[in-house]
Amino acid sequence: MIIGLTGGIATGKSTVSSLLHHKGALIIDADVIAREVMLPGHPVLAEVVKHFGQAILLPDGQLNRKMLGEIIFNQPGEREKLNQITHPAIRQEMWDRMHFQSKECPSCLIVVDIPLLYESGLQTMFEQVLVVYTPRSVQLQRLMERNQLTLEEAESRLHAQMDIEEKKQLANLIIDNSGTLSETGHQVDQLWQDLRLL
Ligand SMILES: CC(C)(COP(=O)(O)OP(=O)(O)OC[C@H]1O[C@@H](n2cnc3c(N)ncnc32)[C@H](O)[C@@H]1O)[C@@H](O)C(=O)NCCC(=O)NCCS
Ligand SMILES: Nc1ncnc2c1ncn2[C@@H]1O[C@H](COP(=O)(O)OP(=O)(O)OP(=O)(O)O)[C@@H](O)[C@H]1O
Repeated sequence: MIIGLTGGIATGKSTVSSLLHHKGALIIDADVIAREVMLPGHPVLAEVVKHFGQAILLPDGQLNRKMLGEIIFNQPGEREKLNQITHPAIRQEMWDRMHFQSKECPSCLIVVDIPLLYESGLQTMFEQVLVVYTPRSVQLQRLMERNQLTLEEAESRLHAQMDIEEKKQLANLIIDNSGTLSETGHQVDQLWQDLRLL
């Protein structure tokens, strides 16, 4: 069985996928793939540099993620351009890994963590979509703390995505990660049992 996992920025997707991994699920993470295609030498990074200019690279040739983040989280047109360059390659790699993993282990639960699952219309690919939810206020607070952002910077990142309440409405399965990690852990235990029954 393959399920899609999503949520808003900093609502706890990695936290929940790590708990599911400990239960035995195989995880495919779109953010990890997105980092791989941005490594020096990858054709996707070359395309990004072609559009955003050499200034988007650090002196050692690595992508200046902070600079690119400041551009795309404040300029919707540039974000769209970056998505057009990066998303086809990320998606292809995701499908390849899903195909490979499901062949390797037909009885495994595969969880595909895709931050922009609904924004990209990928829900039709999955029988079940799990949304990791926190109210917007908790999301903002955790994002500001984790990334050392001002309220304004954090809000611009939230603004680049579908509202978390809307994602919650669309979900088949929900984990509410606004409480303690232990409370989230209990919900994951329950979810694991429910998925085994499915
Ligand atoms: C802009 C970049 C360099 C910023 O890097 P940074 O290290 O600060 O953030 P990181 O990659 O860890 O992403 C954190 C979160 O930001 C959000 N996010 C990232 N890219 C986007 C985007 N294009 N649109 C909306 N939200 C996004 C996601 O929720 C993601 O989980 C990086 O996010 C990137 O390369 N984005 C383009 C690829 C992409 O769309 N990735 C997300 C889904 S696969
Ligand atoms: N239940 C919780 N209680 C307190 N802090 C939490 C909880 N869950 C997650 N966090 C913290 O909130 C932050 C965001 O969590 P996490 O990185 O799992 O989110 P994410 O949705 O994967 O983020 P991103 O969209 O950037 O990939 C992290 O600093 C994490 O340690």
